[in-house]
Amino acid sequence: MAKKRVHELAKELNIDNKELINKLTEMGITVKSHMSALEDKDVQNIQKTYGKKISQPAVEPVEVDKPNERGRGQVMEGKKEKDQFFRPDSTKGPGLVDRVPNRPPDRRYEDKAKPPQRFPQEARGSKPAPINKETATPINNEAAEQPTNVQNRQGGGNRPPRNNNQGRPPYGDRQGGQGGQGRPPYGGQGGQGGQGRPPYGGQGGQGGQGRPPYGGQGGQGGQGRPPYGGQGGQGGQGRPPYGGQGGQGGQGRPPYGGQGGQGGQGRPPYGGQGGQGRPPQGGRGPGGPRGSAPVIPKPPEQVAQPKPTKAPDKTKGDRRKSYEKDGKWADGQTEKTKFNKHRQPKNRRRPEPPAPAPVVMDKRPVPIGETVTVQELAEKLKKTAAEVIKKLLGLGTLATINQEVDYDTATLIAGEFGIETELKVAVDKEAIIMAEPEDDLDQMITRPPVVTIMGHVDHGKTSLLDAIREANVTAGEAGGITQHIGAYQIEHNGKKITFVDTPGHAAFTAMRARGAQITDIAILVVAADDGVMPQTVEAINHAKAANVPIIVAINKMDKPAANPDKVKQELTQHELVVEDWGGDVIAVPVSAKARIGLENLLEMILLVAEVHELKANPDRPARGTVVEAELDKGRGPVATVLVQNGTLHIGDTIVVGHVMGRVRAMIDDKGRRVKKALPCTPVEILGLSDVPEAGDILVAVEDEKLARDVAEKRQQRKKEEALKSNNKISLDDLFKHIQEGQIKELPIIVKADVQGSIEALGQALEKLSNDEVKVNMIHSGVGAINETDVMLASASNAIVIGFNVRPDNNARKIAETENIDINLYRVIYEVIDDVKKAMSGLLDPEFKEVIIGHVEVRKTFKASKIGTIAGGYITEGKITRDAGIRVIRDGIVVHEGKLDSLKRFKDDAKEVAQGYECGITLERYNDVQEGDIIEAYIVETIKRELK
Ligand SMILES: Nc1nc2c(ncn2[C@@H]2O[C@H](COP(=O)(O)OP(=O)(O)OP(=O)(O)O)[C@@H](O)[C@H]2O)c(=O)[nH]1
Repeated sequence: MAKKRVHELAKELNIDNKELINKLTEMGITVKSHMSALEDKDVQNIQKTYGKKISQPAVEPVEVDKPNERGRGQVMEGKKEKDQFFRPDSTKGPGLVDRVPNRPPDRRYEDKAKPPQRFPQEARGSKPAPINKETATPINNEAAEQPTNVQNRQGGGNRPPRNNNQGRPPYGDRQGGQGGQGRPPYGGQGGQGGQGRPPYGGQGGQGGQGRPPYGGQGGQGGQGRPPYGGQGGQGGQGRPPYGGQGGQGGQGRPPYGGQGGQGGQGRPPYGGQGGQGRPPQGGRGPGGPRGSAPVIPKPPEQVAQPKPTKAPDKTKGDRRKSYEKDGKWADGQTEKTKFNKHRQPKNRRRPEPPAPAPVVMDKRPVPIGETVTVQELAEKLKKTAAEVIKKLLGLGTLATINQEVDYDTATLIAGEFGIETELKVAVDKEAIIMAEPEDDLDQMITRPPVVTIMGHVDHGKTSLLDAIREANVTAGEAGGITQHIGAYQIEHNGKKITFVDTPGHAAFTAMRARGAQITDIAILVVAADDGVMPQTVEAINHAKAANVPIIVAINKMDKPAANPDKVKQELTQHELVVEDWGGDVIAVPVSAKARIGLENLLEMILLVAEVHELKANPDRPARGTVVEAELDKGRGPVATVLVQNGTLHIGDTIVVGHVMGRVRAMIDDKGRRVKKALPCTPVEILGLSDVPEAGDILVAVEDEKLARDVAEKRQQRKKEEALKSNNKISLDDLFKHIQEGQIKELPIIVKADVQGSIEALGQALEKLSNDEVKVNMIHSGVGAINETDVMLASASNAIVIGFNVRPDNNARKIAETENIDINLYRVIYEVIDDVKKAMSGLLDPEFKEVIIGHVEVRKTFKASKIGTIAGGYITEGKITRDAGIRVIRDGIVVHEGKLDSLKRFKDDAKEVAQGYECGITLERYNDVQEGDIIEAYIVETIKRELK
């Protein structure tokens, strides 16, 4: 005789399987499950124990469903009525689910024809389902394969169908559906875990993938039976600022509550929230990886969707209650629509249509800057630009390939492709190399002061500098011949002083201003016989602006007209009160010519330097300023640099403005080659790739690539700026301005021997601008005038100025053919005077030649009385009777003059248009030949604009 199984015995005894198993356990009989076979003696023992019960008929089936023996959370209103449907069906045989779940789905089947096969076969079958996982998985997959459900577009994301496989012994469904992928502002909600039976509850679904600002919410844990509650779902993966919320722990019985879901993966400032467990043991959901605040803020109000945060709080009882109350589901859907959405029995039989590929998140986030071009974004996402543009269109943004999108948009687009992003904070390489390292005070040494001499024209700046330098040389200082490199160092009483030798003309204000920036002390030269003059005041202002102490050198004291008191008095008007008069400004009477007071001046310089405790750290990479730069024919780009801090060595990689290089050689102010330059030493350096500009900062950089990157970036920026300015000065613009009688511009190209001259000229010429005519230096550079300069002048209708430079042969030829004026100067005043004249020329009536057409000479005829008649064809434009003409042979003008006659066949014509033939005779010119081009032009007069 076959052995009795637990469930058979339970049925026989009319008790619950569970109850029987408990009883068996109490009696020391170990059974694994309700399917376990029992020994005959055990059966008898049990039957004895339940002896009375055997004889009694099973009275109230409700006993079986005693609420207090079920999940506490399942107690709900209206339960008894529901149980009418849930009573055990004795006709179904052993092994059946003896109680269908506490939710109304069964009713929906009743509305229809209720074919028994509509229920999952396993749920009603005569055998216990051996592997619940197998039944659960396809449904879970189904849920996972529907991330693009229309609901995804809506707030609240997509909630996958509930798992119909409600728990069968021994296990509940292990896993709920996967949450749908949500769209802003919500992630999807995880599916609900299956309902479990002893010993395990189901596992909650995985939370949907969320978009900012919320991550998905984990699924609700399955409902468990003793001894374990279900496990909560995994929280959705969130985006900044919030991670997903972990699933809710399953509802358990003693001794264990359900295990909370795992918190969603969050971003700062909030991580995901862990799942919620049930007593007596709380949930164990871990929070997100970062952040702590477990609060998920309320969703924005404009999303009129069911609040996703409420969903997990709904118990099944709540739902049923809601359903029973008004015939609708809690989310407002009718029973029919709800079922139609989730149950598609026909589809089950049919082959599934190819589902869209599930969005798989790439685990490694793609680094994206604060802005990114569409092209770059496409490359980063490994998509085509067209795909990205299409997605952008989907977001309502019409973008071109080179258009920049911000990080948030890029993140949304990446999300569309299932790719995560992370904000890449752009590394400012320029800031890295320009950052001032903090100097260790112990390493600091006293450095020489850097002195700049400033003052009005002819007050004796150069003479004073020369006097100091010569005095130094004749004093037998080592080094011999001094070399003019824009700065030099002298030694006085064993202490060094560095002089920056900036030219004194007013036009060199810019250089002076820069000089003041690298200067520790400004020497203000004022001629004792002249007093404070406009440029003296300018110098005072520059020094004050640079916060540089001023020492006044009252020069030309040897002159009989010298009046130092007048100078001192005038200085007070500019807030410079000398010591004699109770102020703090040192004034030293000197004579550069007579070499008087020079020692005293140098001592004062050293005194002021001492007071200011000038220090530098020689043990760090060099930093300095370009004082002067030029292109030397033999040596290439040469820059005079004043090293201000650190030490510059031969072989150092340097960035100087937009130029990079490696120090190949260094020459000091005495013309000696040196291997290193200490702080405040002026040196000429060789090894640069281009000529830097005066005032550029030199930085020694250890990383050569970094140096190159920064230099390239600066070059690019320079080019862009040059392009911008060129755009402003196009021929069209100029012509338009002239035509409209608006502002006039005089574009100028300046080439000079040294950068300093260019700056000086630029400043001086700009000052000539007035309301009517604006001088615009569209291009400048160091070196000879070349072909490119002339072409630019031609294109921009500019004039070319060469200062101490000559045009090369090519440039000279092109200038001739292009009719470009090249003006060469050796004196700065002359440049300014000439430009003034040019500007006045603009005021005179101006004649402008306009070419109106070209005639190709195809045949020539000789007529004794008339001369040579040219039979021509108008290839371009037209020719008029009164036009001026040029005869061009092989690109060269062979004659310029007027028409004598213009005929069309035998008739005189006023004008002949393109595509027609004509006969032409020229005034006093008979040497027209076949193949010549006759260029016709008229001269237009442009009225003077200025009064
Ligand atoms: N008598 C006398 N003449 C001086 C003295 N210093 C300079 N000079 C003269 O003043 C004139 C101008 O001198 P510079 O040294 O060229 O003056 P600067 O200020 O450098 O002039 P710019 O470079 O044009 O600004 C020259 O003729 C000098 O000889 C001086 O101490 N005494």
